[in-house]
Amino acid sequence: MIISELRVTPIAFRDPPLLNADGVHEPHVLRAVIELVTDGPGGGVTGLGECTGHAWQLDWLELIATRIRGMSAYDTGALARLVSELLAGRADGVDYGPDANWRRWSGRTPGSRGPAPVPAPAFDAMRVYSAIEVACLDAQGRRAGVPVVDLLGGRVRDAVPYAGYLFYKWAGHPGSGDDEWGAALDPDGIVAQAERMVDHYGFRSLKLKGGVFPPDEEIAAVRALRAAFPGLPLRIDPNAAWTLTTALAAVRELEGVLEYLEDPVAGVDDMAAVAAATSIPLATNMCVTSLEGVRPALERDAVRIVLGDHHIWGGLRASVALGDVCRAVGWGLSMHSNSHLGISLAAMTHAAAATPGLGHACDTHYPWNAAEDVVLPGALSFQDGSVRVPDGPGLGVQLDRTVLDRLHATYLSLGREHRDDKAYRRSVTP
Ligand SMILES: O=C([O-])C(=O)C[C@H](O)[C@@H](O)C(=O)[O-]
Ligand SMILES: [Mg+2]
Repeated sequence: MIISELRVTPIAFRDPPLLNADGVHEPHVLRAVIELVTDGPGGGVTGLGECTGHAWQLDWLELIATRIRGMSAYDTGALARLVSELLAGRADGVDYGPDANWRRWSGRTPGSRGPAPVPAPAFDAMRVYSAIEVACLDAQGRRAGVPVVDLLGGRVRDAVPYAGYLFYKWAGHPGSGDDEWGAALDPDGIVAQAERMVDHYGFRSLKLKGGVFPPDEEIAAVRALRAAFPGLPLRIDPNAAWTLTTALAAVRELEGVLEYLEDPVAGVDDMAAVAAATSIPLATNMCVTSLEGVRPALERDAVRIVLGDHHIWGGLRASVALGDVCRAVGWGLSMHSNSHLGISLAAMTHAAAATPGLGHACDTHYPWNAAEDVVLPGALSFQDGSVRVPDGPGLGVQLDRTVLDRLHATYLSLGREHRDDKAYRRSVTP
């Protein structure tokens, strides 16, 4: 399986005005679809991947695309080394060429998107490598005729439980009328949203994205959820928007109500101070985001649960390995998500199905974005809040090229390069 091409297609798909501690989701999510084309005896196969469509990530992927031809799609170790060397700026004679990439995609003039990418830290390398690793594993699975979960050690579960991901939201994007979900700006609105999520998808856990309103209002929403769904595990995630004082007051109110509290405050020291003051387990996708972060958090007893995410932790194999790390240090494991489509949902599901220690329902933004999926319908569906591991070889999903082309055209029409929830919020409420 010799790699002949790495195709990166930036796309943009519709997103409702979901509020968070930064601001509000813009009308479109920027993302990218990766196609790893391979040659081999009897014909090649193409593996799929999906990642964020931030300009910096596209630039790096395009750079790697120029270096990856002729390598083996089985040799993910060599591909990982190539990515880290290129991102660390150690490769000689590299033409970073971001303007060239942007011109090709958009017809824009050079210099319109700022300076060339600077050498990136290991954290970025993990993100870039992850998209390639998923595509390699998809190609390997397609070639061998086995699902990706089998390449990750085999399944420990046939279906992966996901949590209903609740957001405060406006009724619609300004100037566009109300969307199908309507407004959720108070406890009643959040409960109504949860009812709809549970009715449609059967979720058996719920997570509220907090950090939007004064904490008392968000605690009232959690209490309203508790009353409306007495048997369902609940979480709230203010994305470290609370001060230590606020968080210490909040945990007194939330004691006995939550499955876990996600990132109430920023940094290991403040997380440790909150953890010491409550019996509510603290979870994080902000204070432990790589293996280097495990030791400091462990030494301070700052967290009890880590939310992995293959897009951030360096791929599917690294995600399964994170389960072993968590078991070794006595932490629980859950899964983080960001706005995504079906290629990512399939990848998340294969990884979760192969990870024994994953003891909490995974996050997913999929219900918010499923209407414009780039994969053909049929392979992915929710039953009782869980997604069955797709049966087909590889990730088990097929690209819908018509939708891909349409979403790529949308991307080009926007002229946007980054996600900026804060600027969008300020453009509406200065
Ligand atoms: O668990 C988390 O921190 C997230 O899901 C981060 C996301 O960016 C979320 O805040 C969002 O979509 O606004
Ligand atoms: Mg979080």
